[in-house]
Amino acid sequence: MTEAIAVAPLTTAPTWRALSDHYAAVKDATLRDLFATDPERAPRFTVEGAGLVLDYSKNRITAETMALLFQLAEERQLAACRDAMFRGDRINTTENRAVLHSALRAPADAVIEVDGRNVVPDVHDVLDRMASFADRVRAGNLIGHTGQPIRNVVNIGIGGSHLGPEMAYLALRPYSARDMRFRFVANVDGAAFTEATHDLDPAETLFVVSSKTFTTQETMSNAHLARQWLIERLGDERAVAKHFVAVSTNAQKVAEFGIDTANMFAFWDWVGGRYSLPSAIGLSTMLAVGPENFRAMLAGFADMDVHFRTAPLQQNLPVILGLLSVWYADFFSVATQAVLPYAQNLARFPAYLQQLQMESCGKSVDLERRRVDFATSAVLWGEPGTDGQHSFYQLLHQGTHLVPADFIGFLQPLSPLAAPHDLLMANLFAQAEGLAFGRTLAEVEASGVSAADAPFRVMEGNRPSNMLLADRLDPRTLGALIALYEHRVFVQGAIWGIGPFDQWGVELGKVLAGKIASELTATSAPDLQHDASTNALIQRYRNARHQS
Ligand SMILES: O=P(O)(O)OC[C@H]1O[C@](O)(CO)[C@@H](O)[C@@H]1O
Repeated sequence: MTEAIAVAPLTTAPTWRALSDHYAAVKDATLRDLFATDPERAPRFTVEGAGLVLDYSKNRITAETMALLFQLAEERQLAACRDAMFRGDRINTTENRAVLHSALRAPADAVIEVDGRNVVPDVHDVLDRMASFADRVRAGNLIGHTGQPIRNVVNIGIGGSHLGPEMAYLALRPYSARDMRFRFVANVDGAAFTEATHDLDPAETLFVVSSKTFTTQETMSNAHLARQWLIERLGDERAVAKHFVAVSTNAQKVAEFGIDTANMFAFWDWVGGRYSLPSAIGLSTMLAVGPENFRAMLAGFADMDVHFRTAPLQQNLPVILGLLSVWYADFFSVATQAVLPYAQNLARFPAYLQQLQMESCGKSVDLERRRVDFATSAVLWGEPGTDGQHSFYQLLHQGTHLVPADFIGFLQPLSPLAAPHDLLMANLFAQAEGLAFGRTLAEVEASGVSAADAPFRVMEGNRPSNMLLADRLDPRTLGALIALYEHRVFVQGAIWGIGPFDQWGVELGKVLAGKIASELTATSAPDLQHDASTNALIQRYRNARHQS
């Protein structure tokens, strides 16, 4: 099946109109009042699944809001769209592909077919190969060109071939081989490669070149730098065979680069780049945390897949979070959404989610090729707490923008230094409370602040947030958390009727950069045909380049 499920333009949907009317009626309701008039509000708006607890009671919603949003989900055939994805239908219609990241974490006895072929055995074959390779490396049994064991791993990739591996490695660092070093190179800026390798011994270093296409400019540039770095230092081209492995869908390009395809870990075109962490793209993560922990992470992904497939809409975490994102983007016109993990190890989680959310839902044409007349993805951003409290939270509390936030916390500390955990969690709960309920003028004055100073200290409150809690940041929980956000993206895409699995918007920049690169380096003055600004910038760079 290659067709997306056709749905009417979103803004003509009957429930959309009902939601517009409802928004007008509830937009000025305050969380103070909503909590005061409903003692059951917190349990009413708390759900659990796949080891995660979601308290969404501090949102600008009523029971009727949620009923309407669930009705909208029915009207947009969310369940049918979801089932089509899990079944392997070619729901990525703009690239004519199935969307089966869920197959990457399916149990070995599952049957998921693409074009009549069960892909699950292929998935498990690659996983098993990854595991035996990881065991070998971690045990010090992968020997480099000069006879020394490999102790450093450098992942070279960008976008989905970088953000997931780096984020997951940092998240699970306490589970990693502490006697090895793991580095991640993405930016085409040579500084990224230099900083990642300046203190590494090439004789002990393995490069994992991760690229779905094996054509991405940045990754190919960095892979060539790595090759040169290694050969210069070890003095022998043959060293490449022992110090490079590839992760890709493109065996031909891997071979052309000079990596033996016996040293390649495959994945498939039905895995989108930003959904590829649970595929072989996660090899560097597996090398760090070991096969058992990696499989535990996959089990967490699978837990959330099952929850998303089977929980009723009203109890379904990704559905609720996705619908709330739609509610804020389209009715409150919010432009940005924050993700604020109270866990230092999740420092790169917001960056990971940025690609997941914005490359997926940053679209303005629906699957019926209509320009949409409503807002799609908000800009997603964030930093770990408590760091962010001392930079941008000021704006969250008192700025003019409404920024719905996802708070993420863990009941148990990950660090052996458990003492500060109470303080960390106190800050987490305090921020959500402060944003929701603020401080009125009367309360400020009652605290002894003068009438002249009081207005500066008023917090309007009514700033919405979700609270996600889990027991502990372990591999399984991380998998569930990532899958939660993957499926939240899917829900938004289904409601908006857009295709969340392509990224054509990234292409123009690549094409233009290719043209400009040749103009920057041309030996004779090129005939610049850009706009006046771009021509002048190119000329300025050429002048500087030729002077140096
Ligand atoms: O894995 P590849 O093919 O090198 O692509 C890297 C990234 O580039 C993009 O295609 C566009 O930025 C992403 O979707 C992808 O994750």
